Amino acid sequence: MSSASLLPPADAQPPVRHPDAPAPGEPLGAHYEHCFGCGPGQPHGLHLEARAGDGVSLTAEFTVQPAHQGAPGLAHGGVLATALDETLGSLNWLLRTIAVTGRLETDFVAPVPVGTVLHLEAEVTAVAGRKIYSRATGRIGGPEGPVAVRAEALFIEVKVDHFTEHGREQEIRAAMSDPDQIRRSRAFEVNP
Ligand SMILES: CCCCCCCCCCCCCCCC(=O)SCCNC(=O)CCNC(=O)[C@H](O)C(C)(C)COP(=O)(O)OP(=O)(O)OC[C@H]1O[C@@H](n2cnc3c(N)ncnc32)[C@H](O)[C@@H]1OP(=O)(O)O
Repeated sequence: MSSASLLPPADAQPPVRHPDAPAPGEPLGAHYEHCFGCGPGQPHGLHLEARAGDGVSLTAEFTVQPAHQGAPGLAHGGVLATALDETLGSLNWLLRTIAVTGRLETDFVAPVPVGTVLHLEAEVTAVAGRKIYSRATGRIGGPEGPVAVRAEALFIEVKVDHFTEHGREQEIRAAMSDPDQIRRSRAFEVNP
């Protein structure tokens, strides 16, 4: 059961898919090359690949690697929470909103062995001002397999200043001089 702060308030609205959001089935790509969740430039990262779904929903896959172990042969719970966080965060592409995780509540339902493909699906359930409510599940053994993990989250919309003010200067400078990063950031309607 989720905590009270993850229940949308009475004046919350259904989410609205942005007209320029990627079409259902289209890959979303990485939002930042060095992101631990989705970046291709992170050797031990999750390399999570998400595709747009209908409405404000998506699917994603993540293959558990030996570098992601907690117990022998089993995925670390924090890594599984990262996969859920990344999947939920990717939903904001479909809203064209920049947002960060404020709260993430995770249920670990079944152990996930190394080598497993975690099939994730996520949707935004409601939006109230800057607050975006969402939920996700991760299944094993196939997209219709048993649920191994699930999460509910609250993301908070932020301005690009959130990153430029708080991020370490060398990475911010590199990101701002990388045309690919600028292109990806524009997908969020960010003008760094
Ligand atoms: C060159 C650069 C390119 C950049 C290109 C960017 C690309 C896009 C990258 C995206 C990346 C995603 C990656 C994966 C997702 C992460 O992992 S994001 C990283 C993890 N998250 C963080 O680091 C966030 C850290 N926290 C914070 O910075 C601040 O607490 C926050 C979340 C921005 C909120 O602070 P704030 O803006 O001052 O907002 P605040 O007024 O406190 O709260 C607003 C509302 O939210 C509620 N709220 C806030 N926090 C919570 C909470 N924890 N629980 C419950 N309610 C809460 C408040 O109660 C308030 O509610 P109302 O009063 O409006 O009803």
